[in-house]
Amino acid sequence: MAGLTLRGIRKTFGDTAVLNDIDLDIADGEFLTLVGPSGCGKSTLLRIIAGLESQDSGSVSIGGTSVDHLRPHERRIAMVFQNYALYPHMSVFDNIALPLTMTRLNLFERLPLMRHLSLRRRRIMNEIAREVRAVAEQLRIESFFHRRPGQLSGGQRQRVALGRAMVRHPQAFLMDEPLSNLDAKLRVHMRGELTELHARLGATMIYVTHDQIEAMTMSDRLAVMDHGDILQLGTPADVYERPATTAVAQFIGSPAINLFQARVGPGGQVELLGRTLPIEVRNAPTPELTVGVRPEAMRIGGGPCAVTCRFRRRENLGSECILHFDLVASPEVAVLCRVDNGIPIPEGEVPLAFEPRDCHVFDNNGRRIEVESRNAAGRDLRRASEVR
Ligand SMILES: Nc1ncnc2c1ncn2[C@@H]1O[C@H](COP(=O)(O)OP(=O)(O)OP(=O)(O)O)[C@@H](O)[C@H]1O
Repeated sequence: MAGLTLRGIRKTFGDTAVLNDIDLDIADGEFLTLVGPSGCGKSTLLRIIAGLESQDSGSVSIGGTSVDHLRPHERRIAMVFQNYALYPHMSVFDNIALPLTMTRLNLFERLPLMRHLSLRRRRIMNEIAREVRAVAEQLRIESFFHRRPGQLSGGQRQRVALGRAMVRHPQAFLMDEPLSNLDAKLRVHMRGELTELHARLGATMIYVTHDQIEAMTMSDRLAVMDHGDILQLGTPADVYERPATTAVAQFIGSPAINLFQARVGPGGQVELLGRTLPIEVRNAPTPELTVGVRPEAMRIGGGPCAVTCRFRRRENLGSECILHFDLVASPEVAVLCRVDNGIPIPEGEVPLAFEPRDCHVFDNNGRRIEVESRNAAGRDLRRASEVR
């Protein structure tokens, strides 16, 4: 396996800039996910790494060596697609063995006629069968060897596609939304299988998804992309706990973060809907701010940090529920609160409170500002990030 380095990758299609100077280092053995809304350039970046698309400028290195001049099959990386890309007329065994037969057998040895005539072919095919069996064992697909892809479930087909990638012992795996054709239950199951496979193989994996739960649960690090830029690169915990911009805060976390318009008061205190919160900001470029609070950090009740809301409806998630409110001061602003299902359903107007340390503050360009917070009695001024 190998690490990858991308430097200054730019790509335009016609007049549309799709990737703007992307720099990215992916460590050997890392599971890195490119995540972001549809059309943000994730698949294009993956295809450039694979050599299926060429960049306008910039370079891709694998294991410290530039691969810009190499064709896709020479880069020794395996790509797993959303539609599996299996050959429907071939058995599972033949689909997995294909990359090996194509490289190890010559043109004549691949002819059906040669099957029984060439001793060399028989020896190579025995070796290939051993390798295919070893991979199939890891993926638990040996029992389907003689079936065709059409006789398999979506999850089984995805495992065959993985097997075909694994037999090549690639330097890295590139995966483009590999689970998006599966139903919800199977997707959860395959998420676990891929995570275990990554741990077992110690493989470098670059994974593309627009599903933030996949990104959060599987990755060592995420690169959150939008409009051809990487907005934030970090561990799932970093990105969730310290989103760099409002766009990242809105994209990561489910349901999406609540955002409120706020201002900086004369002493640096944050003022939200006429209330001075026990948090301060320094160096805010303009008085206008946005305060973000995640639905799971809000609770029904009053406190020094609170907003008054009117209850609208409840969404049942089983053990938890999401309560939907309108902000009384601006009814067009929806406020969500994620709570245990057992709590009594509120009626009419209620205060929703949150802790100072759960406030994410952004400037009027949507960039994160570090905040200082103090407890309700006004003591213990510390950086909010250290309070966690
Ligand atoms: N061959 C192409 N010719 C012209 N435009 C393209 C081409 N391929 C991609 N694009 C455009 O480039 C942008 C980025 O596409 P890309 O497929 O990389 O996005 P994505 O983030 O992977 O989206 P999704 O999650 O929907 O797959 C889109 O606006 C897309 O329409």
